[in-house]
Amino acid sequence: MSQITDPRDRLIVALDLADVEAARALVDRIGDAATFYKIGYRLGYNGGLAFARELTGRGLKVFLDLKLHDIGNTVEEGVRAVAGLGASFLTVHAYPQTMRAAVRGRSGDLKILAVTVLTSYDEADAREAGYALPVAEMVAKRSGQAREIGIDGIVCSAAEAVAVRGIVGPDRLIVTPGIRPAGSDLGDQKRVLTPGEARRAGIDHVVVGRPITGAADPRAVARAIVGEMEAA
Ligand SMILES: O=C(O)c1cc(=O)[nH]c(=O)n1[C@@H]1O[C@H](COP(=O)(O)O)[C@@H](O)[C@H]1O
Repeated sequence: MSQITDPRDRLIVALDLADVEAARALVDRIGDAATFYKIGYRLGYNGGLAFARELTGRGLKVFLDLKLHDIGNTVEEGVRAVAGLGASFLTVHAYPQTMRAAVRGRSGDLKILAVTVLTSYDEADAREAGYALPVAEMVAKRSGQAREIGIDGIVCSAAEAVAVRGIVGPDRLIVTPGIRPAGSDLGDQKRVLTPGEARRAGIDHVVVGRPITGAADPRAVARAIVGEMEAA
């Protein structure tokens, strides 16, 4: 578990927006209610990588969610290229070859997070994709492999966080999307917990997108999520 002193750092706001103008406007509206932003490939392929530098230049933290997965050489060199952007976190899919390559390419302060089983997958989705193991076992297996390989953190559902903590120990990060404040729309997420439940399960960071990006008052929702985790 990381030493997080500012409770706002536990919330990572997913900037899943069409362009940099919309992302900048949202960051400005949220103001000091959030300190950590995720840039995925929707924004990343549309100016988001330069925007990552803008955010770090403003003293904000950035998670680049590029979910790399390719042959080892391509992943290694890709991670090396990303390492210069000043981001705190980068995602790769939790396949052993991919994770080993990412660790070879890692440098500086960039932490590599391994995405175990996407939070939009339930058992039926996993079977359809050809996974023989139940989701929880797949998450556990990949978390163990990530630990052996030296990955910095795990992306999973908060529903698996207690089990994952037992596997990866206290020093690696557990980062959980699939988070919904009570009563909010699940969208395509299937393995879902509230911010408070996630915190009690021992996560380091939650990732929240649409409940904030689609809110009438995104700043208020961000503050409420941070407050709910602090109180948990
Ligand atoms: O790697 C991720 O960030 C990720 C992994 C995962 O298993 N599930 C998941 O939802 N995510 C990302 O987390 C964010 C969740 O967004 P919302 O469902 O809108 O809160 C999206 O940007 C997803 O791409």
